[in-house]
Amino acid sequence: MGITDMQEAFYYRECAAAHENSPLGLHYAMFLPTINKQATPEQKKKWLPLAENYKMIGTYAQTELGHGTFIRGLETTATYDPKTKEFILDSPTLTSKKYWPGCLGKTSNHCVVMAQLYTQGKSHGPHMFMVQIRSMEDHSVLPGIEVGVIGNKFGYGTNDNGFLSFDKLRIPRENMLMRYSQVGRIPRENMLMRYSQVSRIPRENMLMRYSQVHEDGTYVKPQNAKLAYGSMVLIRSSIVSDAARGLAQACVISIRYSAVRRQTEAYPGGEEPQILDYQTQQYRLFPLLASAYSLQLAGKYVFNTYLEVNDQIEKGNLESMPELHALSAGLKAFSTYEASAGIEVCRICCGGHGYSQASGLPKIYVDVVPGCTYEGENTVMMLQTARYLMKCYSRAKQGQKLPGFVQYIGQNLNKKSCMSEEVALGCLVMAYEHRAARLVEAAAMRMQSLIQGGKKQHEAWNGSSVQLFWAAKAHCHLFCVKNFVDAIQAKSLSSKTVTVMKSVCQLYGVHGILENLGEFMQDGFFSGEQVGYLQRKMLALFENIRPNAVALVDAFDYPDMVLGSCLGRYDGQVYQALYDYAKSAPMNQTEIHSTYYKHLKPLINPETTSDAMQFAKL
Ligand SMILES: CCCCCCCC/C=C\CCCCCCCCCCCCCC(=O)SCCNC(=O)CCNC(=O)[C@H](O)C(C)(C)COP(=O)(O)OP(=O)(O)OC[C@H]1O[C@@H](n2cnc3c(N)ncnc32)[C@H](O)[C@@H]1OP(=O)(O)O
Ligand SMILES: Cc1cc2nc3c(=O)[nH]c(=O)nc-3n(C[C@H](O)[C@H](O)[C@H](O)COP(=O)(O)OP(=O)(O)OC[C@H]3O[C@@H](n4cnc5c(N)ncnc54)[C@H](O)[C@@H]3O)c2cc1C
Repeated sequence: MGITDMQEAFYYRECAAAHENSPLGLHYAMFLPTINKQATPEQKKKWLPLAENYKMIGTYAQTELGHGTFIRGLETTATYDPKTKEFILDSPTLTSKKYWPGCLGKTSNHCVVMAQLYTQGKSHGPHMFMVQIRSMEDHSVLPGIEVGVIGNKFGYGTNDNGFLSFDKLRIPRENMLMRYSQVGRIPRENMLMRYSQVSRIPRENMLMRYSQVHEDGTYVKPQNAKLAYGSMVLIRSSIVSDAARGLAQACVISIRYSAVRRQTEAYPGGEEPQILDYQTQQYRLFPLLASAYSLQLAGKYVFNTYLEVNDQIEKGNLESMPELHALSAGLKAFSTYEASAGIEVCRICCGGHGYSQASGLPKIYVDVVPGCTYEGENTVMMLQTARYLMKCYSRAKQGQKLPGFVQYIGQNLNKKSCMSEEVALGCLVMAYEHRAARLVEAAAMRMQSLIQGGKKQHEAWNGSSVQLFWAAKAHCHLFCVKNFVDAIQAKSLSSKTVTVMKSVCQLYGVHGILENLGEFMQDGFFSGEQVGYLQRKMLALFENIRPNAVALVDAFDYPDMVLGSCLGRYDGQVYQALYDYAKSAPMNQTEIHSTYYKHLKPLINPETTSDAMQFAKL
């Protein structure tokens, strides 16, 4: 293929088999990046050529039957044996069996395994280990390993999500992924002195800034234990664009179809209008179109932020790690929630044909919706963002300067909205900043009052977690609105394109307020009159966007082969395509289906059943 950029490669493969989660998806999305980001140079030199040339095919095996969210609660163990310089991997309980990893059941011959590291009788928490699970000669399962598929799922039929357990499997010490971030630059002379006193690890390892389990079992911990979570942050940062892609494609299908479909005479004897002319159809679809554009911009921002921060981390600067975690966790949750709900609305807007696989919509839905669960269950991810926002709130109250996208926290909440009939973009951003700042403060106040009332920290946290969730969601929503507005304002407003996009951006902001009105009006920030401005503006924007709606979805430029939809075809020949699809159905290849003779004929013509039964036995 010759494509070196992994995101580009991912989307190129997607074109070949759109929304058919590849049986090698985890090899690309997590196994290769984990080796790239978590292995030492020596380990990369050994494993990358094999993995990049499909000799090693792998997955990311972290989740277990009993734990997915709580990584520190994982039960798989890796115990170091200094006598043999090996780790002993074990699945001590039923609930410790790895369960869910993609490409695991039948495809992979290796996996990176997250296991609790034990050395010298002490636990050091979750660490990653390279484990071969099948022979590279004949793909047979290796001794000490049980592996298989988990069975049918809601979707993802093309991916052999599997289970995996270990029975005191021994792996070499060198199979622990020992590159986190810097353990700190130990001067060469100290390293030589330090390591030669402690162990005889190969010299080439001594110049590494890595956490190590030395040959005698001494553990050198990394600068930050969460660096082991780096592959998840990478995929979370990538999922935002993936969710945006799914929503955008659903918008292409449903809006193109709504321009072709005519239904119900507008007045007695009149012609049937395009269903896209129904205001209720516009009310359901146009805000989703705006959301698709907004999430695409947010996806670009968060992935670029990942690349920048990851570069800093690899240079030893972990300063922006908490911010990246909060941003990627929150936006991953926000985008997959929005996209999943939006794709379902697009399907419903296509009536009966939307329920057919011929529409392409069910396949998009079952490909996007697990994103609400994998790579961090969405509610848990939102609460991680909330955890960061609470820290920002207390820093703001101490007068500390906050980083860019949280500077709104701690602002004066006594002001009122500047909203006028014009509905300026700046007033929209101010409204979202006020809402998020107010919800962050409300959650913090709730926590404080519970603690002052005698609750322990963890009790106060759980007792405030609904408000913490609201605050995190409002924070992510603000981010998407402001990021969209910044993109519009960065362009000159002279060109027609940007003027049209300004309407789309305005609709995204206005609709978001009207759909969450309570949170914007609770403290009187908006007057009733100003809400009226917003309602009228939304309806006006529908009319404004209608003439460009099809052009706005064409602009996503998804070819028919990627959409895989009879409804969203560029040429609009929906009905012929649906009929051809039906005719091609396997069951239509014979006039009478074979099951007639066995199941129906005995009911309809019992007298002639005998010869029918003969036939059925053929
Ligand atoms: C160079 C570029 C290469 C590009 C390569 C791209 C490849 C792919 C390209 C494109 C892809 C496109 C789209 C992809 C489509 C999707 C395909 C994927 C298919 C399916 C994959 C699914 C795989 C999985 O599901 S893997 C398993 C995922 N599991 C999880 O996510 C578990 C979630 N749980 C957790 O993360 C943690 O348990 C937790 C965070 C919930 C809690 O952790 P904890 O208990 O240890 O922490 P605390 O809550 O106590 O907090 C402590 C402290 O740590 C901070 N923290 C936590 N996590 C992180 C982190 N990740 N990073 C930084 N900091 C972190 C937390 O903030 C706290 O800090 P304090 O300061 O507050 O104490
Ligand atoms: C399609 C698919 C592919 C996957 N691929 C992989 C893979 O390749 N590798 C891999 O390792 N894993 C994979 N997973 C597993 C996935 O990462 C986990 O399912 C996910 O991390 C959620 O964990 P869980 O299933 O244990 O859910 P749980 O954590 O049990 O969540 C259940 C409920 O409990 C709530 N909850 C849990 N903890 C908290 C908390 N602290 N506070 C508030 N509420 C909480 C959640 O919000 C949720 O509503 C995949 C899953 C799916 C669906």
